Parts: sequence; structure tokens; C-alpha cells
Amino acid sequence: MAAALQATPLKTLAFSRRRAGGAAVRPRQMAAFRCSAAARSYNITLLPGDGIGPEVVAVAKDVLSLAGSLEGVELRFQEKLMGGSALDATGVPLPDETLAAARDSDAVLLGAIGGYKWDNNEKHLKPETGLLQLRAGLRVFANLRPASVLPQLVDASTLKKEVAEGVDIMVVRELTGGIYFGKPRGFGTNDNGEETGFNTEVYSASEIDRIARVAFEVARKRRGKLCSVDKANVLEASMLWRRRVTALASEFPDIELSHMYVDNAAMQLVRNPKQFDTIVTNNIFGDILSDEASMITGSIGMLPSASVGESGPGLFEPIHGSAPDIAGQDKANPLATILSAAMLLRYGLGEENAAKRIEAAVTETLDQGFRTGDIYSPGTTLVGCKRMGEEVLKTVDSQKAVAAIN
Ligand SMILES: NC(=O)c1ccc[n+]([C@@H]2O[C@H](COP(=O)([O-])OP(=O)(O)OC[C@H]3O[C@@H](n4cnc5c(N)ncnc54)[C@H](O)[C@@H]3O)[C@@H](O)[C@H]2O)c1
Ligand SMILES: CC(C)[C@H](C(=O)O)[C@@H](O)C(=O)O
Ligand SMILES: [Mg+2]
Repeated sequence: MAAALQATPLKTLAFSRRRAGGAAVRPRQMAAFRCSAAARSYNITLLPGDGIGPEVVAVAKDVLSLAGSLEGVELRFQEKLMGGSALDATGVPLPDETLAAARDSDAVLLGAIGGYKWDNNEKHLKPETGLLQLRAGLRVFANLRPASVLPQLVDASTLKKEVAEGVDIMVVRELTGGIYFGKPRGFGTNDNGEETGFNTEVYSASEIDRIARVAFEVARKRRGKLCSVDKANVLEASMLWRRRVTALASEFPDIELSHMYVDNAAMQLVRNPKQFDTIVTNNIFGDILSDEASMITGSIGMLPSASVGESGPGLFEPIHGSAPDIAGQDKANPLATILSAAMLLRYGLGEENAAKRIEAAVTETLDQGFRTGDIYSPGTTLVGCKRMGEEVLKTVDSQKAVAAIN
């Protein structure tokens, strides 16, 4: 396992805006092989999805493309159906063709899926089921969700300035196990003849070990603190989780490991978020806590994510959903998707300089005062999704972006 980790981007996962840079990044071996003939060139599968997904992916694609070309990287894009739009066109939320294209590419950028129209579909015909199938199909078990409060956005946080300022958390969420995938699940009838619905939270020791190892490695490249979040006072799956994580700690003596129950963690995140560095947790707790952490940073529209496995392409997506309430109105904040594109370059392709260009362009655009509605505060300039994208595009080649590389 340790050897396998070294041959993959997992070894390099240590995203922190403050500490970004300098880390040796190994691109996918296949990607490196493919690009040996020409300059560096990669195949990217775009899955715009539903709602605001196509709006934010269109903007992020342009930024990704420009940052790549400025660094001598050719990115070839192919767009595939996914989620509700795939259901409408093909009858399934993840067509075989989409999964095959994703598997065969060097990295995948997803917008978001879902919407009112499909909310009452049967489970196998839900857009969300397609997303779970995609994550499982790509075997991307480690989901990194960085929540950092940028100085420009302290005022957008719902927390007091002194609480939010300087927060820099990495949530490492297990993504292909737990209650999302456990069996048995379904609907039934109890002894009273009443209808029931049930799911199973189940983790094997090896599933826990592999995500915990990733988290220890991530913590090692950050501030050396790892908090494992569980519900070991009640749930057997969490009891095993805590035992395995504790046992692994002896391999990482330099990491300060702590454990916290998830209900307390939810409370501590808004009481004193600065106490956290790296958090490792299961699939469902990670889903919930990362949405909560996103609000500390100002908006869910700011949080990117990277999902990676032991081999194969990574999946990069904002943590937010399809936001049907604002879809089609050019109101969505594209920065989470743009920052996901930066994670794609760094962790998916090993193109650190292009990633830094994008991150610098985002901070520069915020410095210039441009804000979408979700992060707006008085004195700043309110813009829509497209305009925000244009402003970021203009700064990908700015002096600040170039300085970020050198
Ligand atoms: N990865 C995904 O594709 C994903 C993630 C979460 C939810 N979903 C799906 O999305 C649909 C809507 O779910 P939801 O409403 O619970 O969550 P959501 O994240 O779509 O929206 C929650 C709130 O945040 C706002 N918001 C989200 N992203 C934003 C952005 N980029 N800019 C500005 N505001 C933003 C929305 O307007 C809404 O008020 C559901 O079908 C759900 O299953 C998909
Ligand atoms: C849409 C849903 C399946 C998904 C999840 O629960 O993982 C979403 O909430 C997310 O955070 O990516
Ligand atoms: Mg979620």
C-alpha cells in the first residue's frame, strides 16, 4: 500500500493556500506516458451536469485552458452527459459512454448534478446515483475538501472576523464506502406492517486504513495535526474506525492525532474553527461537515474538491450542488469550480505552475473587488458568473500570477 501510494498523486496531497508550492508532484504515470511525444498534452473529460453546473464549468474550462497554454500545456476537452441531463437524453444518470470516457481521460472536471425535476425518481434513476456510480467507477476513495478563509473574504463569513480570520482546514472525506454504499439497503415492512427504509453504515479495516494513511500524509504536509471525526460512542463502524486510526498513528509519530465525536465537531467548527488543521472522516460526516466548513469561508460557492484513488484519473468538482434556485440566472459563483480546476492541474496532472496561476488569478480578482452575490459585501463590485470568469481570465497572465510561479 505504501509503495502504491508513492507512485500516485496521493503522496503529494497537501493542499494549503498558505503552504502551497514547492511540493514535488508526480503526474499520473499514464499521463506522463501519453505526453512524451509532443509538449505536455492531456485529455480532460468535462461533465457539466445540471442546474448551475454548465454555467460554472463553461467559465472554469476557459480559465483552465488559458492557464495550461501559458504554461505550455495542451488540454484537449471532451464533454459528456451526466446526471439529470443524461437521464433525459439516455434514460440513465451515468451512461456507459460517459464512464468509459472519464476512465480513459487524464482527469475529470464535474459541475454539479440534480434538480427538482428528478427529485422523486426511483433511486436507480436519480442524478445522485449517477454521481455515486462515477465515484465508485473511478475508485476515487479520497476526497479532499479544503476550506480556507481568504483575507479578501473575511467579511463574507457568517462568523465574527476574529473567529473566521486565518481558518485553513482540509477535510479528508472517505468517498466510496460507508452508508452511501453499504448493504443491505432499501425499503421493507416491519413487524407492525409499517413501511421502513434502511441503509447500512459499514467499513472494512482496509477501507479505513487507506483513507487514514492519506489523511496522515496530508497532515504531514500541512501543520501536522489530524483530527479523526466519528461517532464511536454509538456506532460499531465508528468504533472500528477509531481503533484502526489509532493503530496507524504509530507509523506517523510526527503527527498529533486527536479524536472527536461528530456532533461535537459540528459545534467546534463554528465555535473555534482555527483549532482544526486536517480532519479525516467517513463519507456522510464528511459531506455534512464540509458544507458547514464552507460557510466559514464565506460561501459554498468557494469550495473546490479533489477526489483521487490509487491509480487512474482523479475527479475534480466544487462541493456545492446544482443550485436550482439560481440556475439559469448567471448568479452562480464559479470560483469553487475554477479552484477545482487548479486542483485538477496540481493533483490530477502534476502541473503545479498552471495551478498556481489560477489560484493567484482568483485572489487577484477578489483583490480587485469583484464579487458574485453569495460573497458580496458593501463596497465591492457585484458581478454575475460569466463576468467573474472574464475577470479571472484577465488576471491569469497578470504580474501577480507570474510572480506566484517564480
Ligand atoms: N456534487 C454534486 O453534484 C451535488 C452536491 C450537492 C448537492 N447536489 C444536488 O444539487 C441539488 C440541489 O441541492 P441543494 O440545494 O441541497 O444544495 P446546493 O449546494 O445546490 O445549494 C445550496 C444553496 O447554496 C447556493 N449555492 C450553491 N452553489 C452556489 C454557487 N456556486 N454560487 C452561489 N450560490 C450557490 C444555492 O443557491 C442554494 O441556496 C440536489 O439535487 C442535490 O442532490 C449535487
Ligand atoms: C449529491 C450527493 C450525492 C453528494 C454527496 O452526498 O456526496 C453531494 O452532496 C456532495 O457533497 O458531493
Ligand atoms: Mg454534499
